[in-house]
Amino acid sequence: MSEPEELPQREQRESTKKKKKTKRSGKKKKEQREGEEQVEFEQEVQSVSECVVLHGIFKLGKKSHDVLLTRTKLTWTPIIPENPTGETGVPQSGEVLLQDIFAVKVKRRRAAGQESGGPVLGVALFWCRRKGRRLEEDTLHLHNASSEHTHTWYNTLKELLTGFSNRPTNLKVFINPSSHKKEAVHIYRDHVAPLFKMADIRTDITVTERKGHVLSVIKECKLDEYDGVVCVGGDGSVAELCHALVLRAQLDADSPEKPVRATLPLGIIPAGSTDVVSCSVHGVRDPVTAALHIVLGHLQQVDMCSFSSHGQLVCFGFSAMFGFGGRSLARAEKKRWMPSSRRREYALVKTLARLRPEDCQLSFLSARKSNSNLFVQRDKDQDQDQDPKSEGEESWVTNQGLYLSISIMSIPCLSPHAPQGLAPNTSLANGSAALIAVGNTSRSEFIKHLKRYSSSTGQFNFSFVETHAVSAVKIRPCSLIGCSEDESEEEGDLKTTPFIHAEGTTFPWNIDGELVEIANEVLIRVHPRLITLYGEEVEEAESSVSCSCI
Ligand SMILES: Nc1ncnc2c1ncn2[C@@H]1O[C@H](COP(=O)(O)OP(=O)(O)OP(=O)(O)O)[C@@H](O)[C@H]1O
Repeated sequence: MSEPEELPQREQRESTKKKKKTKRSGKKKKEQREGEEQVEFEQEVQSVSECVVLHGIFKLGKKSHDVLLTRTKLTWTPIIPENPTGETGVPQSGEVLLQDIFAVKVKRRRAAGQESGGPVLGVALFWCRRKGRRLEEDTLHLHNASSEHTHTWYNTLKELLTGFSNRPTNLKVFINPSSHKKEAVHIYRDHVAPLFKMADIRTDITVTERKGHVLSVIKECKLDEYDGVVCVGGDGSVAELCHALVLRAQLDADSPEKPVRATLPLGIIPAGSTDVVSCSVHGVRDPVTAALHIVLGHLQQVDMCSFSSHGQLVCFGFSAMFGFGGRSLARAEKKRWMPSSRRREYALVKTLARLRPEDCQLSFLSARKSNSNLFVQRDKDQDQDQDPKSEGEESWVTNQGLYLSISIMSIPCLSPHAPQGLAPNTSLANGSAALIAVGNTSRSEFIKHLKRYSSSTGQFNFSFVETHAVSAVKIRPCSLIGCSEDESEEEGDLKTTPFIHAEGTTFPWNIDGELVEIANEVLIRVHPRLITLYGEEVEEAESSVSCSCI
């Protein structure tokens, strides 16, 4: 290109550049202005919410205090009389946030047996104090004998508390009386019902009579009468209720194929033996903490999986284990007569003693880039075996081989045994699940891998363990005609001999702690934020136990 021609082009380019620069700086200024306006608006909102709504004098304990109520908190400062010596102590003031107050009552002096009336003493505020991951109930007594003063404060506080729209006023409660040590009814009656009553929550209770009872009630009941559902039980009961809520949403939306987000949030009062779902949203296995999360309306969206086989939905749930986890549960179920903790230890030890890999085809769809770097890198040798296939826009990765255990978990599965969870690198609502595939190895190496879950470090740093963030998984066990699993006590060379199955035999799966026998390929899909649970995301569970059996 000749020079005279190039010049006007260069000028044009430069003028375009200048225009872009001016446009960019204009855009920057606009953004800055908008940012400043946003800050001003937030400050205004803050100052409105910090405006004093009420100011009064109450006795806290024996001392008179200045009490201030704003839209967000209540603060108190002792009134210190003037000292002739001029010395003043440091006033012990305090505050409680309104978001932590779950009930307010008028206090009255009553004789024993008197049910109503009586002179006014003041107001009592019931609030929730945090101790680590635990929530505990506390009470603040504000004494003032003036009925008018007390009622003004009571009515104002009540009105402010109605502003927390996530708090339930009407709950459907399911209690599984057979969970774990059969204590669910007592746990509800002793620890939960009093808190619900205090918070003026109405409840409609069903004590379940059998497996499947929850589903039949949920299918029929008028859900729009409730603000939420509560499950008092173990992981099996929780999964059954979540499954029922999603199915009901699907039915209501007339969506036979596609899972539909459950309309009501679910609160979980732990009464099972491990309670990993409850632990994953509370950080502790504590009925009071669980009940306070419900009462205060702390909501957390949570991913779920659908499990299907041959195009038929098996169930919705949070976690599944194939191989070691499934076989161990199947063994435990055969010893139902044993106490549950002994049963589990027995099954674990026995399954370890007879450890054998499963021969199967494992396929998975990686979660989108944003979620996929959550895990440690795969072993390079294993990567070479991968065979990416296309299925529409989805690109499946398939491996065929021997696996000791395959787990798929859409939540971290925290428990006191594994404080950072069985799947520490996934979170409650990241739209993906953790796939943890443990290839064939020696028993001692496998035990080393299992043991590291309790210390939460390095459980995936083995060449035989691969982990991925996935949006779907397919597991197809290989059936070989002729033999079935040898249940004899003979060990032989178990560690290299895979389970050999007759065509049509079923495979034990551990889905949310429940034994499910499935004969064919299982397809697991992750459904982001399919359910809302009462609770919050927690990093680590309180750990109080250690497993002594391995
Ligand atoms: N009255 C009942 N009798 C027997 N089983 C019941 C009853 N009510 C519910 N079930 C079923 O019991 C199964 C297990 O319940 P759940 O998970 O609460 O107890 P668990 O197995 O002892 O606890 P975990 O799963 O923590 O070990 C669920 O699938 C549930 O459907």
